[in-house]
Amino acid sequence: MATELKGPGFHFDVHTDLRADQKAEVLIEALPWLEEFAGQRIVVKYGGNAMVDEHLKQCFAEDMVFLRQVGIHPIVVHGGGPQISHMLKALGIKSEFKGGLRVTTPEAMDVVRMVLTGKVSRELVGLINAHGPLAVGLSGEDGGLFSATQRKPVIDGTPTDIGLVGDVVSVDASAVEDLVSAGRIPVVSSVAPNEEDATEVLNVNADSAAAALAAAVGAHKLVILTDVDGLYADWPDKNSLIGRIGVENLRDMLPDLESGMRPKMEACVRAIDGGVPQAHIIDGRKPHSILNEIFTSAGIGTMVVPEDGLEMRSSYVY
Ligand SMILES: Nc1ncnc2c1ncn2[C@@H]1O[C@H](COP(=O)(O)OP(=O)(O)O)[C@@H](O)[C@H]1O
Ligand SMILES: CC(=O)N[C@@H](CCC(=O)OP(=O)(O)O)C(=O)O
Repeated sequence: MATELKGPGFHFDVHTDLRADQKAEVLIEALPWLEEFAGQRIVVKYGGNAMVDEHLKQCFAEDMVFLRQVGIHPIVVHGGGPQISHMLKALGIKSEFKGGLRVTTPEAMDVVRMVLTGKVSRELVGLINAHGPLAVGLSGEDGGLFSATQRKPVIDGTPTDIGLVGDVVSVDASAVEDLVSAGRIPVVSSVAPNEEDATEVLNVNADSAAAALAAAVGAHKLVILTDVDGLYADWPDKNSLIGRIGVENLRDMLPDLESGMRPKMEACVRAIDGGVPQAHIIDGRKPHSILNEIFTSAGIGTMVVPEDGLEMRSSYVY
């Protein structure tokens, strides 16, 4: 049975059958992680498919505020793929994906920018700021944060033009650094000016934007919240969930990954190559999944690390 506890700015579901000593054990298990992560930056990518209901979004906001209040610096990069698709459909604009990326016409780009910066970002900022004036929304256009070049993914062996889709090629993180230094939580939307013509805006996959930002700010971790438990070696076999994978092992797997997971895992590779020590894929549909990942010894989901190796989640204890 679960009870709702309300505290200043928070509410938690507490299982009444958890004894006092067990509750203390949970808190104590978090101690080494609180020590390790104090003062560190953690980039959290919140995918559109994990924003499935209001309660989950509130839990996510609580988690960001929790991290901030225990001295960690969360930096949020959000997606919004399903929300963009919904709006494009409502407006009668055709939308398709190639190689996991949205084919983006100039007309679709206006909608992408409007939904990400005008809807999804506003909503997350509002949910975090229900706890205090912490979150500030910005897009890759603000303060020269991102600069991108047009991306032509290789599909069936051929580089393919998919319109106004970009890849982040440089990051000027000073706007994000200013916010972090002021104790704020940056909430970043993944649109970026074209480096060849800054008046043109490109649609950037949010996973890859998060990876570029994690590397640029020297994040201790990149955590990607999605709608599956992690990376499956043999998708959709549910017994094939990977617990830990080395970046080279993952690089070998990339060509065989299906769209959706492919940009996510490419992002993890990019983050590790950029010096981020760990990248995680976790299930954002489970309330407070990020706290379970950061503050428990077993963690959850799939962890990508620089060292070689592959361990399944079922046999994995660390
Ligand atoms: N090997 C795999 N392991 C896990 N999920 C996979 C795999 N291959 C494809 N998928 C699919 O990728 C999806 C996640 O990608 P996507 O829908 O783009 O998420 P998001 O909106 O969080 O960015 C999963 O729901 C799953 O259907
Ligand atoms: C180029 C490209 O595909 N951009 C994505 C940007 C949003 C995103 O990445 O959202 P999720 O994280 O929810 O998938 C799109 O248009 O859907």
